[in-house]
Amino acid sequence: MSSSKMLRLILIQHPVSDVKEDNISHVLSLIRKTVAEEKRTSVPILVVLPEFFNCHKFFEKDAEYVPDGYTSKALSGVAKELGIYIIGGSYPERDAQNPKTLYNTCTIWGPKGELLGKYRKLHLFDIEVPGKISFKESADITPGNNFTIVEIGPAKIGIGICFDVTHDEFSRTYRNEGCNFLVYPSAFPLYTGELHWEVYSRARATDFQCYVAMVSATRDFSNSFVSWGHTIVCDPYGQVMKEAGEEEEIIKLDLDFSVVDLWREQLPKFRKRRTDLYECIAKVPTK
Ligand SMILES: O=C([O-])CC(=O)C(=O)O
Repeated sequence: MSSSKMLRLILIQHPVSDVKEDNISHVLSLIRKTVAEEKRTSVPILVVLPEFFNCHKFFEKDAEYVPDGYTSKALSGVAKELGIYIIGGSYPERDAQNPKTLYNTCTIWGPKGELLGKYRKLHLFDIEVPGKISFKESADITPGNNFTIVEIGPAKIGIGICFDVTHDEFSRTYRNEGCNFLVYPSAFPLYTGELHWEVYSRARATDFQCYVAMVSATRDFSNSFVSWGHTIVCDPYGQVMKEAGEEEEIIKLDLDFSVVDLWREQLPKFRKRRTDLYECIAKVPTK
């Protein structure tokens, strides 16, 4: 096992209250405490947070500019202080050119506190099942238009947010670009969580022979939006490596990316595609 193929992954499943500053300070203290327990080597440390990690899905009042807002500065600061990478879940971003336009945005930070990438959720979650669930993300949020790939040590990471995981062509695009890890900060409600959470994380890992992580907030019935919990990591064979419960929990794992290379050689499904018979898209992602 070569250390150049390794990544130390830390997924933070935490509660989200109504007070943004409290959420951020709690998350920062969890990051500091968890990273302090790590034995530091040359292996990069990547921390991943949930979708809407700093607020509930009340978009307007919590929206911020990126990278000049309060949350960006907090994430950048702690990444620099600890010399780690952070995939900063998501939070509502206010467009700098057009402040009425809001996005559901994931920011990615490097160990110098630098912004490595920004991803705006492409597929917005609208659902109407009478008597069960009613939610319309597209009422408040504008969809993004770009894919985002970041390279961290041996990991070539395709970023999506929550409902994006349900779109196979989306993840296929990242596979076409050579990604070996798909990361989806998420906030599934209980209804789709029960139906789809584990299925989609395993399906994406199986289809694309890559690691997959989906990170949720805790399940809290005192909130108006109740998240599924069950933060999960799957390996390139499609097996669940670790799954959290519903309370606050931190998952720590060492990912070995030589496993992806080996499995793709042993079962070369990507090379076996019948591109003569069906169309294979390959759009080049941009930041
Ligand atoms: O449940 C789903 O399929 C997706 C979802 O909650 C979201 O994107 O917010």
